Amino acid sequence: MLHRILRPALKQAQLLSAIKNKQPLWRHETLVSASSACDATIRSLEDCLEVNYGGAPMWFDYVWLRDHCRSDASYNSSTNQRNLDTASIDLSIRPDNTTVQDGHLVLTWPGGHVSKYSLSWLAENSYEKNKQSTIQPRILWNSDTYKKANIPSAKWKSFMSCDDEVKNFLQNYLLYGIAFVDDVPATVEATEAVTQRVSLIRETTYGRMWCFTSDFSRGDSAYSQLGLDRHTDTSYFQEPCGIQVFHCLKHEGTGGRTLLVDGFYAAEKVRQQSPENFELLAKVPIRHEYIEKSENHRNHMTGIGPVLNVYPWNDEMYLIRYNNYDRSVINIVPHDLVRRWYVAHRELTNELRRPENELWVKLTPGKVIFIDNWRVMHGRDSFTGLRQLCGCYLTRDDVLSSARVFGLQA
Ligand SMILES: C[N+](C)(C)CCCC[C@H](N)C(=O)O
Ligand SMILES: O=C(O)CCC(=O)C(=O)O
Ligand SMILES: [Fe+2]
Repeated sequence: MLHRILRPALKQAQLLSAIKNKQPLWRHETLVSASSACDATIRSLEDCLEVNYGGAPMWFDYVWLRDHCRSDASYNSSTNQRNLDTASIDLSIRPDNTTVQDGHLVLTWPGGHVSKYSLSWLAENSYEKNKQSTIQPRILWNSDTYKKANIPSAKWKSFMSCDDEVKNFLQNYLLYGIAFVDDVPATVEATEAVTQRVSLIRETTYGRMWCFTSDFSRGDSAYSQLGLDRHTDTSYFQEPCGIQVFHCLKHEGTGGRTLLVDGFYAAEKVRQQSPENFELLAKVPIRHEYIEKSENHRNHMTGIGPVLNVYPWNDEMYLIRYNNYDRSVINIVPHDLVRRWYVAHRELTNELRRPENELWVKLTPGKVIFIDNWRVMHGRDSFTGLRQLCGCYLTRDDVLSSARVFGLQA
């Protein structure tokens, strides 16, 4: 057996950037032992196990392996819950014996506990397999590319009776951030029934299922005939509503078309043109606020976060919080940064306002739209006459859960 010195290839501060840039975090200097099987080769290195399977090496940390033991004592395979107390694992643990048998890696730990992992499960869950993948695959669009994609709307009858129709609908929704169901009876009840095929409804201060018209029943400008610039809703919640559903039950008048803009498409343009502006929008905290003091409603909501929210490990965008109406006082940002933030915000706004990025649709009775409120902005033309919209917000986790149940990546 050879001795090996493990040296960190990187300083602690460089770890995160290495994760982002997919660099190896450690250097493996010498081989400790090797064994082989028909379908896999394994090498026990000082700090991790190297598994060569399916043509490429994968590296598994020993504590990770013990923690992910799939035996009944360590893990409940019907609920996917861990039985093992991770804090009981010796952080310098190493297996006494490692072999490959019948497509499984078999490890015997000090004390005699045996862990078995199928090689395909290991490959599926290796860092090497997953490091390039995005959490949520998407197709970013502008008006032209969305129209050219010719995405069919789901149809009420099959949507209510056929799971495949819901699955296709959800796949489109995940990829584009918008999806339609047509031929829905123009009632609140039918709209509710449609949403319940995919999710739970998120009750908010606006109610569960809401129905609104330009009657100023609430202070918000949505309850008027005014045009509304593109925005995301409930930016003043710490967790903005995941999905917005609209169904126009009636409109006797002119105007009132719905505007849709893919916020991620615009933000990616900013990222390409001026990474420093993208970074400001992703870091500077902005508060949004909603205050209502009427006889029937007393609310004071706030949510703080950057306009662009990205996962820190891969810079993938997952939430855009953009609502110029509901943006609150900026008072926790120094003045020089404020100026730079306004420049960045202007660039994003210019991208969001490019006519070629605007998808206009006239919502008519029967057409229900689902909008990813973490990604796609909505707005509307001013209008005349009686216009009645109903809809609701959905809980994001439940929509995504439905999608996963259908086998979709969400
Ligand atoms: C959809 N519904 C009419 C119920 C509420 C409208 C909320 C509008 C608010 N300015 C926001 O952007 O969150
Ligand atoms: O009236 C509309 O079409 C949409 C208004 C709006 O932005 C909202 O209700 O969130
Ligand atoms: Fe809105």
